Amino acid sequence: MALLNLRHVKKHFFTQEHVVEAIREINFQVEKGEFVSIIGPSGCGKTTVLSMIAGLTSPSSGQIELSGSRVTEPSAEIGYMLQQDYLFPWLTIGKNMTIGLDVTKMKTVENKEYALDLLEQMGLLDRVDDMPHELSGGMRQRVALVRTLATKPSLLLLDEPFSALDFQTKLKLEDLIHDTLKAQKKTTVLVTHDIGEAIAMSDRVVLLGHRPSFVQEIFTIPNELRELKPLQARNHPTYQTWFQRIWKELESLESTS
Ligand SMILES: Nc1ncnc2c1ncn2[C@@H]1O[C@H](COP(=O)(O)OP(=O)(O)OP(=O)(O)O)[C@@H](O)[C@H]1O
Repeated sequence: MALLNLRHVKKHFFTQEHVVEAIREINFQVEKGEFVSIIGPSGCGKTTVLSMIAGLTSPSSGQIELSGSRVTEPSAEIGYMLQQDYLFPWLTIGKNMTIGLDVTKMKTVENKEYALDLLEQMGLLDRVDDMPHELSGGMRQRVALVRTLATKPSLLLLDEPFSALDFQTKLKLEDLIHDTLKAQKKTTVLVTHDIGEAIAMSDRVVLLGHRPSFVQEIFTIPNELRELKPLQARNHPTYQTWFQRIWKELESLESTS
């Protein structure tokens, strides 16, 4: 059984004047341990899909299931990380990283040690007593990831987590996060505008059509790229072929919108 299952998911937004049909119908599954990216034209509904998976907003119809149970509200089972780090400026890195453990009443000695281990993996153990403003954007995103993983969610949702960073920091972070998530066999869904990032980090890439969106195509990334770190994958000859293929598909969607 797939860990995550989206079946006949539709979404309308009701504003005071009109109804916006955001998602016509979406069906896809994510297997345990898989890394799946969602890409598509601007405004096609990528964030809406992620918010529904997170239980922050409900589908108008259809079902989203995690481990066979219907997702109806946010839970510690699902970690959600955004473009902005949302670290609390008045709390130290150590306090920020365990805030999820506090809120979910999971702050055991073992879980605190696990969070510290993660912080060490992110190369930031010596910054545990620093305040967020003392860290760079890339460091802050690493802390945000530690905070998200600290509650040991079975599913990790990433919404453009690297898009506010400079290109070099983004590439380094892609490698670090890819390695961390692979080592933990963490099931992940990433929303990104960056086709290259999707190819370099994912097992599969879901391409959504323009609003009201639907699954246009699902690409399975070949093993020769999946076995590599994202930066190495970006330099592999096969990468360019896949980039062109997905780019053309996205271009054809943009031209019909
Ligand atoms: N709360 C809301 N009320 C009304 N319309 C909404 C609401 N949230 C999203 N929409 C509309 O639904 C569509 C999908 O929005 P969404 O943010 O999910 O797209 P996206 O693919 O993530 O966009 P982008 O690529 O620009 O980040 C857009 O047309 C948006 O205007």
